[in-house]
Amino acid sequence: MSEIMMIFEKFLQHYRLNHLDPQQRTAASTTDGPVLLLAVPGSGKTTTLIARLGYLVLGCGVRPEDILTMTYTVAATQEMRQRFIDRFGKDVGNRMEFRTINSVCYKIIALYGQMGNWIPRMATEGESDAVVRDIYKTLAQSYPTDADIKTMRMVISNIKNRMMDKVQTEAAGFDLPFSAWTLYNDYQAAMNERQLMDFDDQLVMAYQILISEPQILNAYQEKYKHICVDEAQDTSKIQHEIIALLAQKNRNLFMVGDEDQSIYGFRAACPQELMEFEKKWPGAKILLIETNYRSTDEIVDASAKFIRQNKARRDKKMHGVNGHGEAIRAIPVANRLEQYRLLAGMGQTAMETNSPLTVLYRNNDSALPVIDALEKRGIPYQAKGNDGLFFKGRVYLGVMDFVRLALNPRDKDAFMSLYYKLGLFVRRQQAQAAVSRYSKKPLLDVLGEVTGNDKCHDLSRIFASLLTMKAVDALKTIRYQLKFADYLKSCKVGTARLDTLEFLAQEDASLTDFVTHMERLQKIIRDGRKEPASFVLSTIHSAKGLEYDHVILADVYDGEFPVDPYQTETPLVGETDLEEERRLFYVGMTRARKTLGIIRVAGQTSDFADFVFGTGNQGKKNSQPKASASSSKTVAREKTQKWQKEKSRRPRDNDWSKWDDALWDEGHNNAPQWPVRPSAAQSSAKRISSFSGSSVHQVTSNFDETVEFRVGDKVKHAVFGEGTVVELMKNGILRIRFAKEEKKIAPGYAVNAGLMKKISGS
Ligand SMILES: Nc1ncnc2c1ncn2[C@@H]1O[C@H](COP(=O)(O)OP(=O)(O)OP(=O)(O)O)[C@@H](O)[C@H]1O
Repeated sequence: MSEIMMIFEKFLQHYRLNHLDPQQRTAASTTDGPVLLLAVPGSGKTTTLIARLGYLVLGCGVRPEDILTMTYTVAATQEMRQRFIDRFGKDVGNRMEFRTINSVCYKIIALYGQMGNWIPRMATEGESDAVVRDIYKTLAQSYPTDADIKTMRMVISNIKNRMMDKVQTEAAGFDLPFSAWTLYNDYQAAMNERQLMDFDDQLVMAYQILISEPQILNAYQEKYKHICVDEAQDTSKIQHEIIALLAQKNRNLFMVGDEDQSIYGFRAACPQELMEFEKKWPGAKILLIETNYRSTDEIVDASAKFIRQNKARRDKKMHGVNGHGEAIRAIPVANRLEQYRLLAGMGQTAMETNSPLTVLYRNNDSALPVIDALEKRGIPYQAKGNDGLFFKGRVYLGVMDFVRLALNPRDKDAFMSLYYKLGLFVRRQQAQAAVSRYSKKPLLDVLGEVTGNDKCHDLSRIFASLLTMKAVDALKTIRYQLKFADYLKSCKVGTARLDTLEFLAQEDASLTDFVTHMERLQKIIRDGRKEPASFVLSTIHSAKGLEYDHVILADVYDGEFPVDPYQTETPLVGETDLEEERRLFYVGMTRARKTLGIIRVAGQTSDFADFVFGTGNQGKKNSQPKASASSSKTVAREKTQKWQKEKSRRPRDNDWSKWDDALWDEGHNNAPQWPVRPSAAQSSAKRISSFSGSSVHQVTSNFDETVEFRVGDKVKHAVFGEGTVVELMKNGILRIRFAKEEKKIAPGYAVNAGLMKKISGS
């Protein structure tokens, strides 16, 4: 055994880490150079990462202050620090930096600010929302729902995080009623005007500082001799670029992740970086930890087989240590709504027997009917991650417009939101004329008088009849007779939420009861039920990193999971493809320790469930008859192919060659810009060069003098001597040829720090 390995073994013994398996040991003892550690679910990646951090300090003598560990959320950084302290003590733990990448960016920006540069203020969520709301009103000529605002914010965030330019943004095919590039530009202009930046601008600004201010980059490269990144599969393109800049000098970069568990494509996660790690970091080591300490062999084997269908991944041999358990169960139900009844019943049993059960699903909508039933029966439960968007989307708000007009036939707002959805072919001026005419009659009747269209009176009578019906019948009338379903179809919005609403309305005697019921449910969702309970309802996203003894996967059928992006109202942004859907299902499966059940809805095809039951260990116990399973599989495949064909308009996770190489090759030129100070007159602060991409780069000096740089200008630099400007790069950087070498110089910093001056030129 080498001396180094003897030290490592002693370290393990001393800190009670003897249980580390051989792959974990290799990872924990690989301390130098670029390393990518791929960790299957339940493989003890946090244990390994913490062991390695401890070994760096206590075995290799690295100063704790020289190590930066980044992870995804503030909660995760706190948990990691605590686990480090629990094992290695406070003295060392409190000297280590555990940060989110945004907090690292904040530090970089703060240093830049301390050097006398102007920095925009962080916008509140409300301020950013207000900016996109105004843009939507201008571009779409209508009012956005909260779901629209969320979608627009996600699109803008994607553009920045993926470092997309105009061509890439337009090719991405974001689902918006107007150009995503226009939205992005208008947003940045409005934020500039208000001197604000958002969370993603923090990344953009830090990135720009690192590439344009060599002193700052150097300071952080000197400071952080070792960089560790957890949950690397969730890191975005721009975050990877920032990490690469910080780690460039020492090359001691340790990234831990699993491309198979990358489920944040909609937030611009970039798992392809893990696939191309060696390309970016020549000589890098790729290590694996493949033992799953969490689940039974049945769950480990079935999930490993399932994820092997994906192409954009590295092969891993995940294996378990817990031995055999129960077979994965197919739970048959007659229809989707029957499923919710069954789940509520399971919640009751979980309470009565005090036995834990967790239900996981793709979309928050799945939980609503179950929560509703549990609340009615007073059964305790814990709900995680419900964003309440159901109540903010077009389907719910649209139905409520119908209900409002039925309850008050003279409700102007409801009428103006509805008149064009009723198939009456009336113009806005006519609707407005009806609203302004003095009359006590229902607005639809007035519209009939204004337009001479008798259909208006017929509709008015149908609206009046809604009040005499049970709520569920009224909702069906809105859907079919008042043709709301047709309207939604024409807008390419799915109608599944109408089914959910009808299910929720079943026990409501009237529309008035229904309204009160929905308000109560909305409040319950908003407040959340977070106290621990045996019965847990959670989206798979919210269950990431967690584990449960008994798990049921709900709403697993084609169109819902994998989602059909053209049949859902859920905002879908960016990379949502079948491989990402499979990863999400895989994350769901691997949350289970002891048992896993998958609900099979009769009459619905499910490629995912078919795969698990048809070719997994439990193939013979498939709940579907063979013939129907294979025919439904064909349908599912056709559906998926159709979907994939349509989706090919968007960038896909495994379609990386298209734009990432170009981005990397073009380097920094495509980088988005952070808000620049609107005008020098508004502040006496210094600023770095203007990033206009024009034939001149301007710099405002400490003394508020404007210095202009053009190609051909001669400069004198304190370190590099005399040189000639040979290129004005888009991001404000000058490429200058000095006697010995060419350099990229940020003129703002160089001029203001007294390092460089212009000696001749126009
Ligand atoms: N070598 C090992 N031998 C036995 N149990 C282990 C080993 N490594 C990890 N475990 C156990 O596996 C479980 C998960 O470990 P840990 O908390 O470190 O992983 P994680 O990072 O939270 O999870 P994941 O691997 O899913 O990302 C823990 O209960 C831990 O004790």
